[in-house]
This record gives sequence, structure tokens and C-alpha cells, in this order.
Amino acid sequence: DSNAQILIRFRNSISNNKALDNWVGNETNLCNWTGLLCHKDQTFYGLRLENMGLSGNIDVDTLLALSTLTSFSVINNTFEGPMPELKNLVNLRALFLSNNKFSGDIPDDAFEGMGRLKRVFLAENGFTGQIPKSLTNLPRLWDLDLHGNSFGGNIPEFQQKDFREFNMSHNQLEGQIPQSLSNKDPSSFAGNKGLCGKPMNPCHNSGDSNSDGSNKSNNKSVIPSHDSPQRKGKKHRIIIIIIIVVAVVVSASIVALLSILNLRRKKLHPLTLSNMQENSKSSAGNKESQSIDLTSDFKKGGDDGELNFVREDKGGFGLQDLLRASAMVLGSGSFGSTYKAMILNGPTLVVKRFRHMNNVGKQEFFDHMKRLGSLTHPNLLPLAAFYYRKEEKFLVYDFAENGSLASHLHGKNSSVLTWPTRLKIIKGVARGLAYLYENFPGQNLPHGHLKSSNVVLDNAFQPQLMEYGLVPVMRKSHAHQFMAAFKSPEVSQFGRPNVKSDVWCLGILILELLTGKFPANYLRHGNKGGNSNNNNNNNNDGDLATWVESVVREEWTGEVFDKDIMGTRNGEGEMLKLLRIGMYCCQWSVESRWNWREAVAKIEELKEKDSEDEYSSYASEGDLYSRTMTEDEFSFSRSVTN
Ligand SMILES: Nc1ncnc2c1ncn2[C@@H]1O[C@H](COP(=O)(O)OP(=O)(O)OP(=O)(O)O)[C@@H](O)[C@H]1O
Repeated sequence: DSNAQILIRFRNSISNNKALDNWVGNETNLCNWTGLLCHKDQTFYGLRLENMGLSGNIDVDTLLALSTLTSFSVINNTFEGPMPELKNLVNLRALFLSNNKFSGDIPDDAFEGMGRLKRVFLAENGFTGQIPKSLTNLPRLWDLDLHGNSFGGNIPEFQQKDFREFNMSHNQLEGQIPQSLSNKDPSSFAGNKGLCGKPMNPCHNSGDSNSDGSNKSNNKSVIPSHDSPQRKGKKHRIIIIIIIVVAVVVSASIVALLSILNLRRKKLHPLTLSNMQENSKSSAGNKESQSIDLTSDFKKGGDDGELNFVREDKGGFGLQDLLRASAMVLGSGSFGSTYKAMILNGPTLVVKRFRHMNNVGKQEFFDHMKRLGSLTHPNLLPLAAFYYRKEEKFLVYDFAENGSLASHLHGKNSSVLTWPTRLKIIKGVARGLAYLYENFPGQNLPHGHLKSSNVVLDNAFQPQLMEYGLVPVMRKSHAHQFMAAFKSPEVSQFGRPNVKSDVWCLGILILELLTGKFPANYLRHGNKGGNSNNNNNNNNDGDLATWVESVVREEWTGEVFDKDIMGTRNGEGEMLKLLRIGMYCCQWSVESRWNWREAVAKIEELKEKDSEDEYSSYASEGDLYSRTMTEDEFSFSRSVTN
């Protein structure tokens, strides 16, 4: 039978099917039928029969004859009775039965063999009994919504680690929430009176615990703590302590605020660069603080402790302006603190303190800084000046109003970073990098510290690279420990950066831009804390590229992308191309990793929109989920050779 014949048979098996009256004709106009989902090439892949008042019987045998059916939705109709037996629909990727009147227990094996299922929505029905165990080991399950039913008993242990959407609220579930789900939002479990354990209230033992003292599997021995009077008392005590702590903190803040206001009244800046100097003096220890007057050292023209301008225009400020500028701390990176300095009636600048910049002598340092200051490119944040002392250096850059790429990608409004904006950013980064390579041809690592917090954005989201070209002046041990390029596999394995180590950083930056994932979280060994992409340990055997590769190999290509760009229409093909570029830049083996010219050239070729004939199958919802790279398109060697 043709798909048209099968579908008409299916329609006829449903009651109240008026909404499907236009299901007439044959294969040629199939994709115009109400509720049918088709790819751009007109192949049918799903039924979206939502809000149509449909009821009666769902004829699964007929659905089985639709070999290309991967998505089935009857959300918000009035189907009733037990859940249809769907497990033979082994190609199904998405199942939406929410907001109907289905009822009764779902057999434990109801989803057995449905290895491709990614999205299961059974919410707002009348399902009872235990959550079916076969849901717990569907390898690709990503969205699970069971809220608003009457599921009871314990929540089974789920094998899946990552859910995008997960909701079991408003059922009658009880017992301890399995450890694997303890990182979910508490709202996912709300409205289940019998549930306890992280992220809900702690459980307490009713006294009927297992012989080994655990309460993991003995549902009856575990009850939510809010039932216990002792716990209630404890809770009250905790609340009182919290109130006292908050009161103390508030009073301390008020005192601090009053002192600041008082300082202001005395016409003193709360934090000025002079203050910063004094702070640094006292933290340097007694001996040093007695012998060095840092405030007076911070003046132009002296031998030690001088502010040196490296640009012709000088930016319209002098040392005294900088000393008087009110300043605030922007953050504290691996080299020291970074300050924003607002010069009265002058420019706003960023002053970054470096404590380990003593790899070269004074003259060499001055020469190098002058060289950096002479670089001009729209995608490089210009170095304005530097302040030299033997023990520490300050580099003064222009301030970028729009902050760093990292703060946008991992902050609250990452949605401003649309695909076209991300493409603009990576093209700018590539151009800035190419300029550096052309100007430092003999150097191993012209950038050396490329990462998203060192890419700042102007008001038009044009990127500018910062902290470039610092490797030669940085103390070697510190560079090894903290600079981004030293996190490449060749450094982890052999301790030697390579001319392609910057390319590795570019690859990681590309993958961060596309996935929205924070690279430091994918380093398996090492310090994941702080706002830096660095860790303190070079023995990392994991990275963002390994994660991307594993997701893509599992045929989850669409799911690799950041949620803010995932729905991009007509750009998916180009996004995939950039993903591949990122992966070629992240080849572990230096030989097979692209060189910077190749990477930059490929990035330049990218467009915002897919060309007409290319990737035409990305037309409708869910397509990106089903589109995967072939082995050929995505064959990478992840072994390290040198
Ligand atoms: N010129 C600038 N304009 C705007 N924001 C900036 C500028 N320079 C730095 N920042 C921001 O200030 C914060 C602190 O920067 P800092 O360089 O100290 O930390 P980092 O880049 O995370 O670490 P690292 O010391 O390894 O470079 C970061 O969020 C950074 O993006």
C-alpha cells in the first residue's frame, strides 16, 4: 500500500476525525494534508495531530506500515483507555501523547526495543502504576515528561545521564529520589507527597531500615523529612541561624556602605589605582612595603615603576589621571586581578596585573611591549600602555563595553548570540589570529592564550582578541600551568607547545561557541573552577572535542548545538561545517591537525545560510535531530602522535 492509502486507513479508524477531512488524493499531495510532517524533499516522516478533538482507537498496526514514521503526536485530544502498544514502532524518535484521557498501568516493557526514542511526552493523562522500567534504559532518551498523572511507587534508577527536559511532578510517587536524578530541578518532582532525598527534602528513616543500614531500595523505610517533628524542630533552628547570619551580613554591609559614603564625602575614591598599589605593597610583605613607595613609583619617566605608552595617540590620559580614576575589579584570572578604571572626563580602560612576567630582562620586555603596541587590526584589542616594575607588571587595554565572549556565552542572555552573530565572531577571531601569525612568523605561539574570556566584543559584536603575544615574556613555569595553548594534548603529553597549539585553542573556542558548553567542565582531570578555561593540571585526558565527537558518533548531531542556535533555519548545514572545522582544529595528532592558514581559509568560506541544494533535508522540525554526519564526514583520529 502507498503511504496515502495507509494514512487514510489510519484516519478512518479514528473517531471525530473531521479535522482530517483534507486527507484525500494520493502520494503527490501528501505533504499538504493537515498534520503531516515532511522533509524538504517531500518524504513523509511524522504525524502531528494536535488539538483536533480526535478520539477513539489509535490503530497501531496501521501505523506500523508507515516505514518512515519517526515522530507521532496526538497532544491535546480526547483519546482514552490504556496506552496504545507502540513498542513495535522501533523507528520512532518522538512520541507525544500528553493531554489526553489515557489511563491505567503501563506495562514495564512498553518501550522495550525502541532504541531510537529521544522524546517521550505522556503528561496530563490518567496513567497509574509504576513508571515503566523500559524507559530507564532507552539509550537516547533526552526529553521525558510524565507530569500530571497518577504514577505511584518508587522512581526507578535511570541509566541516562543527561536529560534536556525532565518532569515527573504531580504524580503519586514516593520513596527516595535515585541518586542519578538528584541534580534535577526540584520542580521536576513537585506535587509528589511521598518523595524525598535530593533535590527535595532529605529522607529520614522510619526505623524500618534495611539490614545494611541503607534506605536506598526499601521504599517503606524512607519518608520525607517534613513529616517528622524532630526534623521540624531542627529545620526551625536552621532557619533561626540563617536569619541571624543574614542580619549580621546586612548590618556589616550597611557599616561598609556607610564607610564608603564617608570616604566619598572626603573626596576619596573607594578604589583607585593608587589604592591598588598600596594593597599590593602591603601584600608583598613588610620588607618590601618599607622600602618601596608604590604610589610614587607609579609615575611616568622613572627608571622602575613607570607607565609607558605604546600607542601614538596615548588615549588622552596620563599617569595622574589613571591614579585618580575610580576603579572596580572585573575579575581575577590566573595571573592576577583585572580592573576597570574610569578616568574622569577621559576613556575607560582595563588594567590587568601580571605577577609572573619575568622571563626576560627589562630592555627586552620594553621592546616586546612596543612591538605589541604597534599591532593594529580591527580584531585585536589595542594595548594602550604598560606599567613596569620588577616584581609585577600592569598592562593597560581599552575597555570593551560589551564584555567578553565568555560572559555572553555562559551568562543569562546567551540568546543574543544568534548563529549569524556567532559566525561574525568566529570570522573576526580567525582574522585577528591570522594577523598575529603574519606579524610574528617566527614565533611558536603568536597568541598563546586564546579562550573565550580573552575575546571581547564591541557594541556591534565584532570580536577583539586580547592577551595575545605574551608567551615570550611570561615565566615559563607559569605559562605552562595557566596559558590556554599549553592545555593542548602535545603539551599534556610531551610538555612541548607546537606551532599548532594555538589552532587547538581556536578549535576549542569554535566548539564552545557552537555548543555553549564551558570547556573547563570537560577536562576530566584538573581544576574546573574559576572563570578561566585553564586548569592547574596538564594531565587532562578529556576535552570538549572528545565530548562533541562522542555525541556526533552517537548520531545526535543536532543535539550538539547550543539551545540558542539549535532552531536556526537554513543555517544548519553551515553550522555543521563549522563544527567539522572545530574538530579538524582539535585533532590530537599535531600532524593531522589543520594549520592556521587552512583553518582560517575554511572559516572565511562559511556563510550564514545554507545554499539552496545543500542540506535541503533540514526543512522542518526534528530534522536536525535526524541528520547525522557520515563516518566519512566525521572521521577523526583522537590518538596522540608526535
Ligand atoms: N578589555 C576588556 N573589556 C571588557 N572586559 C574585560 C576586558 N578585559 C578583561 N575583561 C573581563 O574581565 C574579567 C577578568 O579578566 P581576567 O583576564 O582577569 O580573567 P580571565 O581572562 O578569565 O583569566 P586569565 O587571567 O587567564 O586571562 C573577564 O571576564 C574578562 O573577560
